[in-house]
Formats: sequence, structure tokens, C-alpha cells
Amino acid sequence: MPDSARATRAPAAADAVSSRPDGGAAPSDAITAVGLTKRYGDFTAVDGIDFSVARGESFGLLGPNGAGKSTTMRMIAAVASRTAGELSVAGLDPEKQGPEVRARLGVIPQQDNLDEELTVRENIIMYGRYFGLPRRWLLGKAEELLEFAQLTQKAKARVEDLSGGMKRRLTIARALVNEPDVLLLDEPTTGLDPQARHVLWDRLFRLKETGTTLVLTTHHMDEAEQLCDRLIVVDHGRIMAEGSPSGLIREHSTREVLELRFGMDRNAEQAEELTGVLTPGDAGFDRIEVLPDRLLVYAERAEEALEQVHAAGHRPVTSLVRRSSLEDVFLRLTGRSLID
Ligand SMILES: Nc1ncnc2c1ncn2[C@@H]1O[C@H](COP(=O)(O)OP(=O)(O)OP(=O)(O)O)[C@@H](O)[C@H]1O
Repeated sequence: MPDSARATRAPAAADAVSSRPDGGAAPSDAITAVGLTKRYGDFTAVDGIDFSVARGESFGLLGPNGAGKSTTMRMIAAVASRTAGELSVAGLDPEKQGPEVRARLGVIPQQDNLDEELTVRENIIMYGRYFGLPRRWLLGKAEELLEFAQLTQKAKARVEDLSGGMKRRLTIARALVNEPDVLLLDEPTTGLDPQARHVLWDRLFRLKETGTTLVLTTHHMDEAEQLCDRLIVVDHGRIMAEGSPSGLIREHSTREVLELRFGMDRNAEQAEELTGVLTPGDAGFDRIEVLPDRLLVYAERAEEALEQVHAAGHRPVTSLVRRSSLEDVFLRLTGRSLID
């Protein structure tokens, strides 16, 4: 939340906070899930997952399409029921205390659901009215949020005239109108061009710095690396690993990766030959993964590995040395790529 926005608490939202049924001090965890499960008939979309999100933390669910990320978010947001397990959001049970939970959350769904008929400013004000916030207070709040979202110049524009990145920023501004404790973002930058993604990341980074708890889903490893203090890697409804981006990379991958291309049909055959060239002691070599278009040589010192490849007479068409990423962690854990 922008500092300026914090200075003027939402009056009606404050009432909602003081009417908390548990009445006690705010819990240290913003969200706690234990054995959280969601089944659709025979199909298990979320399979008994445990995690907690501390207040002020930026927490991610990283996984491919269909991993169960959105379903988990929908249970947190009190719009889908759970089949089994425990879930606590700001100390409340979303299933039993849906309206109270929703009053404490800002939700950014995968698809923008802005009111196309209204102007940018009106979108924020109307959304605030749903929370019962007074119109006069909302007029000032809308200006703060427009500034935060870098949309002041567009205040009177209609939503249909905005770019994709602007719409996304407006959706975030709108979700902040009730001064939520936790912001839920489902795939916040999917579909945006690189420049629009960076502008959005910058805004989210600002929110993170001012202490807003962020929970986001993504299948972009760079987004998770940029924004998350901690994340869970999910696949088929299960948690495969948990940790900080750098901790996960340290635990599950080598420091560096050598990417080699030998030409479409030769990669598998070359992988076998290179396994004979590179031994575990050499260059901190760990293993080779064969992808359809390239080989990934996992080694602590990839430049040294490349020297050894050359010294053994192998001539890749292209070679690239890079640091390991969360994509490599996912590949290691599941044998698959994050984006199929
Ligand atoms: N209402 C539903 N009825 C039946 N199956 C569903 C329903 N909603 C989701 N699923 C299934 O549950 C699984 C998890 O879906 P979910 O949307 O949570 O995945 P995701 O990780 O968020 O992926 P995406 O990024 O594609 O949304 C998918 O296989 C999906 O088809």
C-alpha cells in the first residue's frame, strides 16, 4: 500500500476490522493452510497442501498450468469451498467468515474484470462503494491510488481505451481501495509485453516495500525470482519444494548451466557422449538434461565444463553459460518444463 494511502485508513474497512469475531490480536501469519484439499468429483486439484504466509511477506505459488494454483487462491479468497483440511486467513476461516475475509483481501483475478463502461477513476470509486466506503473519502483515495498506479493522466479515460498493462495496474489500484491486509494476485503479468511487465513489477515491489502481504501465482520463473521472498513449487496439486528463490536454486540445482545446441537430431546422442567426457569431479558437473532443442549441462563452473567439451573434440553449434534459475529447479523436481 502506498504510504500516503496508509495515512488515511478507510473508515468502513476499519469498522469491519474492529468487528472481528475472534476479537483478539492479529495473528502473526496472514495465511495458514494445513492439509488443504480440493476435489472436483474424482479429480483432486489441490492435494493436501501445507503452507503459511507471514504478514508482510511476498509469497508465491509457482507451477505450470493446471497445478492447482488458482484453485488454492479461490479457497483463500472465500469464493471456493475446500473439500478437506484447515485454512485460516487473517485468523479467520474463509468458509465460515467469507464476508469478513473478503473485506480484508484485495483480489486481482487472472482475467481483468473492470467495468468497461466506466472511466478509470469511476472504476475505483464504484469498487469502494461495494465495500460501503463513503463517497467523499473515496474521492481522495482514488487520487492516491491513481497516482500509485501511474494512471493520473488517464483518470477520465474509459477502460476500453487503456493498454493491457494499464488495465492490470487499474485492477491492482482498485483492489487496494479497501486497504487490504493481503493482496492476492493470480498470474499478475501473464499476457503483458516485457515493458508492461517491468512497470507492474515495479509497482508490486513498491507495495512489498511498504509491508503489504503479497500472495501471487505464476508460471513465470523470472516473476517468482523478482517478487517472492519465499515460494512453493506446485505440480499436480502437490507441493514439490518450498523456500526462497535463491535457497531453492542452491538446494536443487548447480550454480551454473551450460546450454548446448548440436542440431535437432544429435542432442540425445551427444548427451551420452558428453556424459563420458564430463565426470562428477570436473567443473562441479552434476548431470545433463536433454530438451527437444538443446542440452542443459548442470555444473558449478559451466565455463570449465565448456572447455572440457571443446577439449574432447565436440563442436556445439551454439553454447551459452548462465546462472541456474527456478526453471531448472522445476525441471529437476518434475522432469518437465514450467511452460510446456
Ligand atoms: N470447476 C472445476 N471443475 C472441474 N475441474 C476443475 C475446476 N476448476 C479447476 N479444475 C481443474 O483443476 C486443476 C487445477 O486448476 P487450476 O486452475 O487451479 O490450475 P492453475 O495451476 O491455476 O493453472 P492455470 O494457470 O491454468 O489456471 C486443473 O486440472 C483444472 O482443469
